[in-house]
Amino acid sequence: MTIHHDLSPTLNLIRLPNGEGLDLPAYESKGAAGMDLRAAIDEATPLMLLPGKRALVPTGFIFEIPEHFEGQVRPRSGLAFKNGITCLNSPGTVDSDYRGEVKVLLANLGEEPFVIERGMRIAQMVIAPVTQVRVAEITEASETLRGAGGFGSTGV
Ligand SMILES: O=c1ccn([C@H]2C[C@H](O)[C@@H](COP(=O)(O)OP(=O)(O)OP(=O)(O)O)O2)c(=O)[nH]1
Ligand SMILES: [Mg+2]
Repeated sequence: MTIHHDLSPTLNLIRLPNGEGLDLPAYESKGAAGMDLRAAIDEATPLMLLPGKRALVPTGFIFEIPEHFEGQVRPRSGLAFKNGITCLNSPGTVDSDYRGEVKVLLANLGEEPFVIERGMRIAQMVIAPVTQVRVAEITEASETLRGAGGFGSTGV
């Protein structure tokens, strides 16, 4: 499913040779936050991810993330729930100036081996706005009610 809003920024994609024939990353429902990413691995060589192991899985595309945005690579909840498959670095960060192939760092936290086939939807990418701040070093932090309380200081 393709969704366009007049005000949506454009995401330019470059298809790499290993992405030949794959569906473009797409929003799978009208209100989907993320576009699903597919495994651009060799058709003849499915990837067997053993329990406790990780693999960097190519998507077959270079993403030209618009300036002032990032791409967040996130797990699919179905794969996580059913098979224990997650993104080890979740959410993965794709910078707007990155011009390499987007890859998904999958990890198998389940108890069974998981086989990844070419074209399988392995993760999703959310395009989110980013604010870069100016960094200033100061000598005293402003006072607040919370102060230094954290990590459960307000109770359960
Ligand atoms: O799930 C991910 C995470 C990152 N990247 C690519 C795009 C991103 O712009 C680049 C660097 O990612 P990050 O900054 O998280 O990694 P790093 O270890 O800090 O590497 P670098 O020193 O290249 O910034 O790697 C992916 O393709 N998939
Ligand atoms: Mg970095």
